[in-house]
Amino acid sequence: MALKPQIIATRTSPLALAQARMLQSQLAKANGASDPDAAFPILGLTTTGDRITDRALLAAGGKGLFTKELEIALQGKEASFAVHSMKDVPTRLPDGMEIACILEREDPRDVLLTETGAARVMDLPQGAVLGTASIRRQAQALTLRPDLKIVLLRGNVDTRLAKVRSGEIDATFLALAGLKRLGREEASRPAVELHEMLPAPAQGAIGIEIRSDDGAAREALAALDHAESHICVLAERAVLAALDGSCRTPIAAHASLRHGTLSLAGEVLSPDGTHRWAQSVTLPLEGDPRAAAAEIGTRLGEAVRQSGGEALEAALASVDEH
Ligand SMILES: NCc1[nH]cc(CCC(=O)O)c1CC(=O)O
Repeated sequence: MALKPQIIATRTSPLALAQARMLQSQLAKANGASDPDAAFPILGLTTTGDRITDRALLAAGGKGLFTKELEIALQGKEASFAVHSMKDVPTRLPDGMEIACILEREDPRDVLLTETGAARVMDLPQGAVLGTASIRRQAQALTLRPDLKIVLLRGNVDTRLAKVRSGEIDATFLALAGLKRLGREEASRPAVELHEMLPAPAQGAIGIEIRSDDGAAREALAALDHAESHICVLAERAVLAALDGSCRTPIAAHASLRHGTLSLAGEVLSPDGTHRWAQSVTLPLEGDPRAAAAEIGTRLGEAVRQSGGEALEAALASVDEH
């Protein structure tokens, strides 16, 4: 067991703090620490992404808005671990950093939250107002229902739900994983099926970033990595990387693993939902399963890209222009 406290850096949103607590208790258990707060203290940091509330600025601000401040704490040795929702982590990490561990993934699906109880996009009334800040969810919803009116909706879970309750909007999407980790009763609502709406790459997965040269941090995490979740996250993030996206691009991917065989689906959409390019594949993982999964993801992403031609490039570029 480590003698020196090893600090966990996290964002301070309720969800981020809940995830940091999860990591803290798993670390304490795996490393025989009787006092989790003493052995693995939590350092809460505000990130640029938490301060910016405008989607145009978020899109223009580039990648890593939710991760940079945590990485600075790692680089400055103020923390040993940075805990992230993997769907917010850019595909390229700063030099000297790595994702050393992926915890067992939660359900990756989205949930549609409404006052009427409608749980599927198809069940929303004609012309319903859907609040979301996610261009992926906007594009996917418009693909299914071009009549929907999309409004920008940001803020934490309570703010969003209050707007549904007051009738300001008819519906919003949230990741089921977040609702579950916050212990919200809305987590018991039926999730949107994967074949109706593919999640963001790595949705539902928590990853731990460390300095590559920090052997003590790596050791403390060793027992926490969930092999299957890690493999799936690598495949989905390889799709994202091949399409050069961030979490603010309308790109979706989902992988599952059964008996050494990877099933992977990926898609890109135009923000207005008028175009959608999708591919899926099922292949056995040969050799090193992580490398094989990443390779399959890269090839699938490239195949999607090739199938879309200029219209797809325009869809990818449009997100950064507005
Ligand atoms: N971009 C915000 C974000 N990042 C991770 C989650 C949910 C938890 C997860 O995917 O692990 C959310 C909120 C949401 O999309 O509802």
